[in-house]
Amino acid sequence: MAHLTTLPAWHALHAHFDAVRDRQMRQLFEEDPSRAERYSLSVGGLLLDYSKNRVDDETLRCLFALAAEAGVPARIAAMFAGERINRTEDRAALHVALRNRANTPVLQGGVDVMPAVNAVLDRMARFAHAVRCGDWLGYTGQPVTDIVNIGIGGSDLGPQMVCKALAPFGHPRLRMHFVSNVDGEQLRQTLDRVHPQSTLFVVESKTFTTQETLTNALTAREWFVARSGEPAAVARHFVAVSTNRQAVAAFGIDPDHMFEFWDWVGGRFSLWSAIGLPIMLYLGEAHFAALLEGAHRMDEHFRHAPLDANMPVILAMLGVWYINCYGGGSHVIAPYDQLLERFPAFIQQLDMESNGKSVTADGAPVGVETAPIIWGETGINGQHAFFQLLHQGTHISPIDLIASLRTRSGLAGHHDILLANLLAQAEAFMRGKTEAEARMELTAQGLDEARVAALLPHKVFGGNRPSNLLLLDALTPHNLGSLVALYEHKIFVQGVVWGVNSFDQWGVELGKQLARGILAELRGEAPPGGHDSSTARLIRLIRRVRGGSGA
Ligand SMILES: O=P(O)(O)OC[C@H]1O[C@](O)(CO)[C@@H](O)[C@@H]1O
Repeated sequence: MAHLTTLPAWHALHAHFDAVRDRQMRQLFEEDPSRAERYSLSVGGLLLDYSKNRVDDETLRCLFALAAEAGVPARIAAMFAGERINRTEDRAALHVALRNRANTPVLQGGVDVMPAVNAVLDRMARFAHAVRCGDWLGYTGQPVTDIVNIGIGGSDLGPQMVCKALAPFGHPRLRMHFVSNVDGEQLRQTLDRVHPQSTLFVVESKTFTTQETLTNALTAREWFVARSGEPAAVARHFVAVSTNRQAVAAFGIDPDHMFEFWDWVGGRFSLWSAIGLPIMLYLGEAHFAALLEGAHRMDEHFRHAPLDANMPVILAMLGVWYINCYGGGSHVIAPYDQLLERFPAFIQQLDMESNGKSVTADGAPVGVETAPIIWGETGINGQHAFFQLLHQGTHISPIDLIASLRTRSGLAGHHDILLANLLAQAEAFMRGKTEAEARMELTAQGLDEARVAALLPHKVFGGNRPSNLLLLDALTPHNLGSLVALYEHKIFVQGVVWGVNSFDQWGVELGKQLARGILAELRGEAPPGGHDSSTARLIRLIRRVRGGSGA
């Protein structure tokens, strides 16, 4: 594939950018009364309004031409066809097969994966049903009341985000807990809240080699055996989700109590697989199926819609516009929905672990900016914390404002306030406040001219700050499935444009490798060596304070 910067569409885009970079969105809205209608799109229960971006028809034409020249349609087809597009790991990226509700064959090495996908879904459903209806009993004959998920990264963030988002659909007897941090504080606090006789531990790890997860799982098992006095009961209280059957058996969980998935499912794309077991336990089979169906709805749209009417492609190319033309290296995720509290953290891993790369899939320097820094918080809390920077700071940071049109809280008055704030922020980001408008306001307050002049620079809002509005009919399993798939595909498209492999994550390895050596040194099992003077000094300090015991 030709390097991005050699493509004619790349040059056309930058030539266009030079001509329009200072265009004001206010003016674009004034010039075109149909702008909001033309720059909006619905897929199932999701509406995207992208009219408050610094783009016009020509910008979009240039962006879609770039997507076409970068080979986006062919790469979409390759992903759905199960080609080994994750080249550095020599694997397919087939999370779309996990929610292929049409059940059409998806081939891997000549074998259709769908029978295996469906078989695992069936096993998950049988197990979830037994736990939910109280047939699955603990060692004293009690039904499960607490489920503790032990996993990290993709084996934590997806299930946790979905369980929190869809809590109104959760089983009333089940309390969900998520332990990811190897800091013993999180596990200790969780174990303090649960009882061994009615707790089910779900140990989730694609590789089953992740130090944090295995450490937490071992400690949980020790706690369980010490409290219950029933080592044999581990089988009824611990299940595993992994691709690594041998490691699960070596850990001491019966492979009969393991739910499997496959190396062609990336960790951050895995909530649709058996990694979604906590979701199915909490929400039940039908809601889990609706989640998959919502994702499948977005998959079908992504696969078949033309580039210029394709929601993930539109979001991706708007991102490329800001990152590669305006140099905006940050992107905010702001859900106006308490239930989506963990959504920014989930998208952070999805995006930054996928596209935080500086070489192309061929190993050549990528030469352009890639993944933005993803950050965020529930929108309404963000307003009272960091929105100051978004409105008047020196960075340009596009923001996705996400909300549901209907609430389940039963407090409609609260929801009105939430939505009013959402719309107000989007309008404020776009319009800003001119000097003339600010002057008029200050004068109307009866301030003298000296005070007006002193305050004026602080009261002006430059505006012209981009936002996307994503509105869900309601936060249902189906719509959440569509929303997550939307971001997965957006990120994939950006990866294709930049020429990076969105499905590997070699950048996490160096720290893990060094930590193994340092751990042995901290515990006094190996002499400190080969470090820079700062690291060596700190190892000595920690050993001195803790007596070199690791205690
Ligand atoms: O599911 P596993 O194998 O324990 O990995 C957990 C997470 O760790 C990572 O490999 C990063 O270290 C993520 O990609 C992954 O989601």
